[in-house]
Amino acid sequence: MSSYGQQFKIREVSPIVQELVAEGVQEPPGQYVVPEQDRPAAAFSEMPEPIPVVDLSRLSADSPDELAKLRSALENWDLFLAVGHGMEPGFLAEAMKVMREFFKLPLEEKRKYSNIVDGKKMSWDGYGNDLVVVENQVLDWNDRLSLLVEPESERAYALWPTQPPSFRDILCEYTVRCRGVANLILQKLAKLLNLQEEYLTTMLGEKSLTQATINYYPRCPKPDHVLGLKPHTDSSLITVNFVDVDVSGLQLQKNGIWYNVPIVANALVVNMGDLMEVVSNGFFKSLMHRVVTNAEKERLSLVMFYVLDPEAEIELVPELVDDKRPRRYKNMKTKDYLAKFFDTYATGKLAIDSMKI
Ligand SMILES: O=C(O)CCC(=O)C(=O)O
Ligand SMILES: [Fe+2]
Repeated sequence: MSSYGQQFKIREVSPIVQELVAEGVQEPPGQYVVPEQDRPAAAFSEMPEPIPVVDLSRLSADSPDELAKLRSALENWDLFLAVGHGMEPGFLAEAMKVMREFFKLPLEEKRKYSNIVDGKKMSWDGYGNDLVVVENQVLDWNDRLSLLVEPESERAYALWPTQPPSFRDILCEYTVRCRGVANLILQKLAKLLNLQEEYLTTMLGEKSLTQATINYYPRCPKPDHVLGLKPHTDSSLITVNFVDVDVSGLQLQKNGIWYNVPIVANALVVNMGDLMEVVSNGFFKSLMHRVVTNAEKERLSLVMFYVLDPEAEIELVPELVDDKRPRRYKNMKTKDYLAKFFDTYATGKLAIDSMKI
């Protein structure tokens, strides 16, 4: 088995949340109920200042103001909103429509693409939901379809839906266009680190893994008792997320406070992941975030995780280590980190903590 198709042992297969909702549950089943102190209702606050919206077309033309905005966004929030990315609103709306149609298919159809292998293991790729790894795990109110899109040679097409018919084409097009966006962002991040512009794009080479995940959060009759996704950081260098225009849900944590990430129409939400924190020796921080649900509307997000080559070591940039700023993270192979991520996510712990020196 190639290291791209990693599989992980699971305890049990959790129910598809969309089915629970279709059956008309009024109370989320116990497995989904978050302990009182971690519930979302007590939490969210107004942002003390807006999150910078960075215009990528200006960034690409080397605007110093735009670069300063990017720097400030990452220093304060570990995330920014990106406009001027060149993907037309019509294209993005079409992509979301097609992705949403997949979730509207009958369960038997979607199950053809299940991420469960032999009832005991789960692969990153495929349709399913939260992975049950430990006893008494609190489950996410979320179903998802996750597919490796790069390297192209590693795609498991058997798990790519054939319905709706335009699914494949649109995901392929989104992959190419989003890769262009990611490369531009990585060039400018390298600049902020005083590295050559191509440093990070070279690091994210041909063998690097890109995972597309379409998250589907059904309505929840008791949104204050569950989480769409529990608090986590991403197992990526960077994550590029396109969210529903009219349903909020993504929240970020800063200094112990949860804030709603605002929605800006047709903007991409870009955040730093664990691998970027490690590679940059902590100059950039991996974003702590979670997703809340609501009683009225389902929500969809289309997320691209830019990960490194699974077989390669996660290489901390030597130029970012010196006497004043010693090395903060241990060496680890990307695939070992990913295996760790899988286990720790389920328990609400952070994989990156095990790499800190
Ligand atoms: O749904 C969202 O907006 C965020 C999704 C997310 O954090 C993830 O898939 O890791
Ligand atoms: Fe995430």
